[in-house]
Amino acid sequence: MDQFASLLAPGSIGSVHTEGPSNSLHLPWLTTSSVKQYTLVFPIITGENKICLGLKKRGFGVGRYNGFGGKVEPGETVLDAAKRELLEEANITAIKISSCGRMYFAFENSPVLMDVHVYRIEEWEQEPEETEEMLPKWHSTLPAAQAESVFLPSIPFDNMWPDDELWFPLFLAKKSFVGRVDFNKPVDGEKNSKMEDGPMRKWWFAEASLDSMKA
Ligand SMILES: Nc1[nH]c(=O)nc2c1ncn2[C@H]1C[C@H](O)[C@@H](COP(=O)(O)OP(=O)(O)OP(=O)(O)O)O1
Repeated sequence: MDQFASLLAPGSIGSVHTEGPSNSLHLPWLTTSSVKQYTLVFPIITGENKICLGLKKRGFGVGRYNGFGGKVEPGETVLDAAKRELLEEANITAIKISSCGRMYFAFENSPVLMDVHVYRIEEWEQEPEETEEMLPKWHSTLPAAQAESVFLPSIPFDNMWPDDELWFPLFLAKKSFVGRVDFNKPVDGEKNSKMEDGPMRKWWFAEASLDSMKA
């Protein structure tokens, strides 16, 4: 039995923001046998409508823009892992950091459910710097036409994980959110394809209090 069954039903937590695609709602969620904790942190300057995204230079999700984060190490709290990864990947030290989302990702043919804790930071020390793993770049949270006027690129959803476009509206509106995305394996015949290249099989995201998610 999937020990994460309570997360399988959209609407079990909070009010559903999006679920889909409509032609796959009947498909079962993927079954997983273990869960691994991850962090994902986004530096944001709210008053200036700016967000720092990092271009992943290696490993899982290479070539995509994302927040900064990674696996929680044994013996570490999730918050400590979030701060450590931020320092390792962007060379900044978090001062004001807050929890804002929890997302679960499953991949066809992988037994592991990724449990990703999402944070925003609004105060930090040092400026984001390129590291071995990430190339940080500031983006505007405004729509493209307005972003141009402040000489920043808008959020590059075409060059991010496909699910980001689904939950970013909640994240940018400072609403806490919970959700799950299952990915099918990559389409047959694609050369050198990796697990993370597969298309989204089904998903849901809800606006929800993270207190209901303490685990
Ligand atoms: N579908 C998805 N959408 C998204 O926005 N972020 C995702 C995602 N799937 C995974 N992530 C994030 C979570 C986490 O921050 C990161 C994956 O972590 P990594 O594999 O880079 O971990 P580590 O930095 O610990 O890895 P190594 O140092 O290479 O072992 O990708």
